Parts: sequence; C-alpha cells; structure tokens
Amino acid sequence: MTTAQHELTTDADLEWCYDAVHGVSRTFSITIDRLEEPMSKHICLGYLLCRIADTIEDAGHIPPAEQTELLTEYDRLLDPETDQSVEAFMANVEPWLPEPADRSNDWNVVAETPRVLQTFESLNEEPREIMREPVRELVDGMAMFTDRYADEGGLRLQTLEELEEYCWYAAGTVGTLITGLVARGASKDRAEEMRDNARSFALLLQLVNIAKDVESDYHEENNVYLPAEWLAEEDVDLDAVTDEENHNGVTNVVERVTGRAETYLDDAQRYLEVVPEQHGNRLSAWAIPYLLAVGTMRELRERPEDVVEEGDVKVPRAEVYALLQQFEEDMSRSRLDELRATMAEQPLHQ
Ligand SMILES: CC(C)=CCC/C(C)=C/CC/C(C)=C/COP(=O)(O)OP(=O)(O)O
Repeated sequence: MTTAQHELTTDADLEWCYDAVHGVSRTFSITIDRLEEPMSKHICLGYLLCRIADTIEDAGHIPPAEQTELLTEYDRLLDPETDQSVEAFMANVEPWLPEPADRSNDWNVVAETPRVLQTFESLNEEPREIMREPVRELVDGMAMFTDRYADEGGLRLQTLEELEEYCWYAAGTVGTLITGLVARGASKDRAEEMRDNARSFALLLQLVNIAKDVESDYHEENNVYLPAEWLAEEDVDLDAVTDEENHNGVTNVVERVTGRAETYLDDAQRYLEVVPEQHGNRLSAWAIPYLLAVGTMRELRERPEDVVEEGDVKVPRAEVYALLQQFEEDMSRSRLDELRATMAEQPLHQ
C-alpha cells in the first residue's frame, strides 16, 4: 500500500469512527462536536476503545467467565509488550456477535474492533501513550467486576464504597484520559488542580447515569448498581429492583445516589474553571455534560419515582437545545455558576 492510499484509508476509518460515536453516545456526540482537531479525534478514539469494553461488560447474553476472558484478551491487545493478535480476539468475540440484522450500534463497534484499533494506532505517539494506560485500567477494572460477580450472572454492587470503586473504573479512568490530553503544556498548578478534581467530575456523571438508568441496567444488562446495603435498608431484594411493590424503596435509594452525586458538583465546576483550551480542547465540550447532569439531577429530585415507574428521567429536549444555544457564542467561564444555579431550579428554556 502506498502512503497516499494508507492515508486515504485512515481518513475513511476516522470518518467511520466519528459516525460510530454519534450512534452510541449522546454525551460524547455533543462533546466531540464541540471539540476541534486534534482533540476531537483523540477523544473519539479513546472513547470508542472504552466503549468496546463497556459493551462486552454489559452483555447480558455472555456468561461472566467468558466476559472476563474477552476483556482480559482485549486488554492484551492494547499492551504493546504482548503479541495478542486482533484476529484471535475477533475469533473469540465472533460467536457472541448478534446477527448483522439484529446488531445494535454498540455491537457494530465491537464487530469493527480491528478498524478502531488501527485508527487509534494511526494517531501520534504522544496522545496514544497518554490514552493507553487509562483505557487499560478501565478494561482491567471491568474484567475484575465481571469476575467478582460471576456467580450472580450480573453485577450486584454491595456498598457505596463498592459503587464508587466501580465508578472509578467505568468513568474515573476516562477522566484521567481526558485530563492527560487536555493538561499537556498547562502550568504545574493548573494541571494539579485538574488532576485533583477529575475523579469528582467523572463520579458526578456516572452516579447520575446510575440513578436514572436503574430500569434498563437491570432489564437490559442484568446489572444492579444501587448499593445492596441501601436497598436492604428499604427491604428491597436485589432481584426485585423493578418490582412494583418496591417502587417506594427504590425511589428512596435513587434519591440517595442523587444526593451523593451532588457532593461532587463543586469539584467538577472547579475543573471547568481551570481546564485550558488548547490542542483543540474547548470548555463547552465538558461544560455541557456537566450542566446536563445538573438538569438531570433536578429532574431526579422532582420525580425520582419515574426512574422505576416510567424507566425514564431526562432533561427535556427543548432544554438541551437551549443549553447548546448558550454555547453557540463564546461563553465566559464566570457564567457557569449562573447556568448551574438556573438549571438546578428550572428548565433553561422556561
Ligand atoms: C475530567 C472529566 C472531564 C471527567 C469526565 C469523564 C467522563 C466524561 C466520563 C464518562 C461518564 C459518562 C457516564 C458518560 C455517559 O455517556 P455514555 O457514553 O455512557 O452514553 P450516553 O451519553 O448515551 O448516556
């Protein structure tokens, strides 16, 4: 293959990767659209690498021992010191891929793992090496959790501490990845401030997702992330989180998880106050998910019972548009406080 042909292939692959992110994540679609190059492609590839592991971890149809094995092999693919082949990994994934006609966007990404890896390897060495370790930590953490709950057939987190340990692997590692990329060249103080607050930012987003997705996490993935110790205080059996008789108890636990998420807001905002706009990074790419979490927490506070009764609590679509609109023009960081206060009280479009 000539160099020109190679670059052409890589361009098409990168386009495919952008489309793939838009097909699997609402949050990261918004983020990636706000970023500029090269940050945009770095976050796109870093995210897809994480998403492949997440899809395997969430797969209710794969026995836990097999999930752990696939995740361990996937981790080896990302280790430049080993010679795990992508073909061997794909041969083991193949039996678990849904038929093409029934394949979700998530499984299409898993089916295209070689393409994602190849596009990742085409990136410059510096960002690649910044991303490799956090992605591997996420993958190892997921393998550890599928292994820990192998006998239960799905995750059944026991305590708040364990929930936050899980959030570290699922999202905290992503915060490390992002911080590594955006903090390059920043002053020592600024970089330290970001590192100190990245975990809180990630836990905020992940806990809000866990509070609002109880129903689909259980029905679609056979996972219960709400701490068993909190459910026990409400006399709720782990395998009955979505049963009607437990709606009140689960609603109380959803409120407690939301309360815990709120404790991370100030740190996350501090992160946004110092994050530099360099290497194509943009404040709005991270401020929008932060503010959407504020809006989602407001909805969770107002109607926590809808998490189990309707299976759906989210920010109204018109509010999402109103928020995006706010960032169409340059927005000063000092307005973050005001937007947070407004969205904590009422939808932005009202
Ligand atoms: C320092 C810093 C910026 C930290 C934040 C790290 C971060 C963005 C973690 C991901 C958190 C998360 C729950 C994403 C949800 O989107 P999803 O991809 O699961 O899908 P969805 O958008 O469709 O819910």
